[in-house]
Amino acid sequence: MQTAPAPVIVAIDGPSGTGKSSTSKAVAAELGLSYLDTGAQYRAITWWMLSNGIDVEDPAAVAAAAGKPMIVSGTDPALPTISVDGEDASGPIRTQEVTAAVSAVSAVAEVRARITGLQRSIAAEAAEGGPSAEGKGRGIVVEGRDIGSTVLPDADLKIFLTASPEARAARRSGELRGKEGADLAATQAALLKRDTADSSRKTSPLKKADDAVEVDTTELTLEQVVECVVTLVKEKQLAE
Ligand SMILES: Nc1ncnc2c1ncn2[C@@H]1O[C@H](COP(=O)(O)OP(=O)(O)OP(=O)(O)O)[C@@H](O)[C@H]1O
Ligand SMILES: Nc1ccn([C@H]2C[C@H](O)[C@@H](COP(=O)(O)O)O2)c(=O)n1
Repeated sequence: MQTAPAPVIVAIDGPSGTGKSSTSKAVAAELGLSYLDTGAQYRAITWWMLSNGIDVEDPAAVAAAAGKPMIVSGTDPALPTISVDGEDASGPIRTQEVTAAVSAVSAVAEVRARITGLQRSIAAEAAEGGPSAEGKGRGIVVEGRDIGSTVLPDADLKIFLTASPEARAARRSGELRGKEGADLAATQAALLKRDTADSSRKTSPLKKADDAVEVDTTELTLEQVVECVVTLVKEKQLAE
């Protein structure tokens, strides 16, 4: 009789626009795993700060408010959700205003401690088949900037996605076409600025874990990246 593979925890990190969300969702859907977008959680707390008149450039004010909003993430890769104090935040967290403020908010140690705790409990539930685990105990794909290096250092598989700034800007501009922020040069400058802020902060910066597998997606289609990651997960499961 065939036994079900042991739950697997996959960490996918990398700079903006390298394909973390698209890849993670597709891998989780194909393997029947849960999916967690940790960037959405940092965006959600940033949106709450902006909506509640907190000065996001004042780390002490952000730190004092970090424990207040209740953030809930739905982990079904077919329909990931994010709410703040019971309100659907999936639209507002993608505005330019939130994108411009999220690096400052996510650099505050109290914010990171709060969100990291949330991420660890969601990952543990997904691996144990707890009540909120849509992946029914098979495991989870968690994507972000510091998942392999800090949040889940014991993840079964760590992937670090990269791509050239030009490829990343072209992907983002294609997404934003006709909307505010669609200019290619401006898009590239904005994402490099965010990468610099995210990799240079003191607490838990954007970083490749020593034991992560680096995948340069510049010349790869999304389907090729997904196939590569799915193969790596299956190899891990077979080796267990
Ligand atoms: N290998 C690829 N080839 C071409 N386009 C891609 C590839 N991977 C992702 N994309 C596209 O690039 C855009 C950005 O992808 P995605 O949102 O998954 O990146 P991300 O790393 O999660 O970004 P961020 O960190 O800013 O949230 C999307 O429009 C997506 O469809
Ligand atoms: N693990 C994470 C995930 C995200 N962030 C911060 C830094 C990003 O600029 C921002 C938004 O993430 P995105 O939606 O672009 O993936 O959130 C982080 O610090 N740590």
